[in-house]
Amino acid sequence: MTAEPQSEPEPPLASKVEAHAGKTEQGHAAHHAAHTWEEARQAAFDAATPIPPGPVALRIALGRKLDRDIVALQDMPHYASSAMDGWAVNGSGPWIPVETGTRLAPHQASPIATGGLIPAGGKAVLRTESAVLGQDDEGLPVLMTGGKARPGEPRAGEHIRKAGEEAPEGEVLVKAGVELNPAHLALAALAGYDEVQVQGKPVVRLLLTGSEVVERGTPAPGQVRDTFGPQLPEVIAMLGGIPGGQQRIGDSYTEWLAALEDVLPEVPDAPELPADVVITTGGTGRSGTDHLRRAVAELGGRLLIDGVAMRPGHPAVLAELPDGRFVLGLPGNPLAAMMALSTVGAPLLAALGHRPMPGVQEVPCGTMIEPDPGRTRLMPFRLLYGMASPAQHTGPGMMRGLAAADGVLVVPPHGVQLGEPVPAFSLPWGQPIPRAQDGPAKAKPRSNARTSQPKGKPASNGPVDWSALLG
Ligand SMILES: Nc1nc2c(c(=O)[nH]1)N[C@H]1C(S)=C(S)[C@@H](COP(=O)(O)OP(=O)(O)OC[C@H]3O[C@@H](n4cnc5c(N)ncnc54)[C@H](O)[C@@H]3O)O[C@H]1N2
Ligand code: MOO
Repeated sequence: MTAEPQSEPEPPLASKVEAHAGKTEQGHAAHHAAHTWEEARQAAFDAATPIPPGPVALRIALGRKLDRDIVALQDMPHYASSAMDGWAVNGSGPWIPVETGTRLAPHQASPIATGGLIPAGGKAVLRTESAVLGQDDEGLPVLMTGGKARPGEPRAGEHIRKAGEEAPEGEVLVKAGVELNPAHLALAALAGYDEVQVQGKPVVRLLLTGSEVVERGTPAPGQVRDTFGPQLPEVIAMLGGIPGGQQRIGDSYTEWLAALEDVLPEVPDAPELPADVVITTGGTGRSGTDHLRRAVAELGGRLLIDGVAMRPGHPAVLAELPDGRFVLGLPGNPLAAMMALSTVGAPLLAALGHRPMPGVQEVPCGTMIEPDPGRTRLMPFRLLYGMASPAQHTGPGMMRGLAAADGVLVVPPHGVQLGEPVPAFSLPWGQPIPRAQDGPAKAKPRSNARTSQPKGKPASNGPVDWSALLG
């Protein structure tokens, strides 16, 4: 853990990074230059090769793109069954009841339940409510139609679900290329599949570090409640990854090294799936307890990104280990970590998962933002009347601003003028940012200038009252 600096630390100026393998701050010459925000996104996207298709258990196939047709492995249903509780019968009544499962000769019947296998010789099913069990002249049991039976009931084949009526063997049920929904998975199960062949998707293992981090209760001074455990697995899933379990360690180098060496993901129904990405939290600083770079170097890994000229989140690290796993080092500060995840993690997971680079679009800025030479600022914002206003409570260690945000502004180093379009991205859990032309003013032509003006809305180019956004 690093101490919180008194004032905001100065990140290095933006310039191309030289990817340097095996160099750490501890004991090695420091050569460190940050990627710009745009370069970092592109570098993370370019670093990854899409994961090839493979078989996965149905339980983890939801939302995945099918790579091989799902076909009926046998007739569906694969045997003729009863659609009603009642009697399987052969020929016309009255019938002599025989035991379930025996071959039915003409004028014999046997009890059957809905879904039950039609016995050999069974030609129709007589519903319970259409059947009367009586006795013949000799006192032997005999089955007859009666009760609610319609005339002629049962017709030949009545209430029998024929084999193959949903699909004959070999018929294509779901075509390759389809994104699997829950009903597709049920259909695959119905067809007898345990696994389906789907496009690759990255398995992401979490390594949460910091001996001051506690998982329960109100933290004591010097302790901090873990903000990553409750959100990262879900956010990873939203970004197209498969959460592969999490491990917590303290601040010792040996713990770091062991955890990065031996990371066994825990994916339900897929114990053999290796991790494609390990996301670490904390330890990206350059103090004695910040071990990420040293552990990566000792494992023979290569730093692809070592700092991004942005705020917050500038110490973000992306590395590749010799076994092909990526290590994404998020700073310990909660908001900084989420901004680093959005900048580096989202493009990396998109590329590994066959998806395009996450989009950035423009939104008109509702305030003037001063220049901050050399670094991009990522500012959670709220939308009011189609304009973005930076949220409050967005210190690197805070979550309140992000929790209330509609998206994140990507403020360029030269700042933004009031009303100027500024790049922005939406949150993995949020609504897409409305496009400027989708705004109410353009989508709905005004019929009456007075009624279309919301109460308290400022005049078009006057000062804006953003008080509604506070908090
Ligand atoms: N001398 C300098 N100190 C710091 C610098 C710097 O440039 N020079 N950069 C600051 C910035 S910016 C960041 S971001 C952090 C990066 O810190 P680390 O990645 O090394 O993380 P830690 O030191 O372990 O923790 C930082 C902070 O985050 C809290 N934390 C850690 N894990 C969690 C968690 N699971 N839930 C909530 N909060 C967590 C931790 O307690 C610390 O307060 O370094 C600055 N320092
Ligand atoms: O501001 Mo640090 O970059 O807290 O991320």
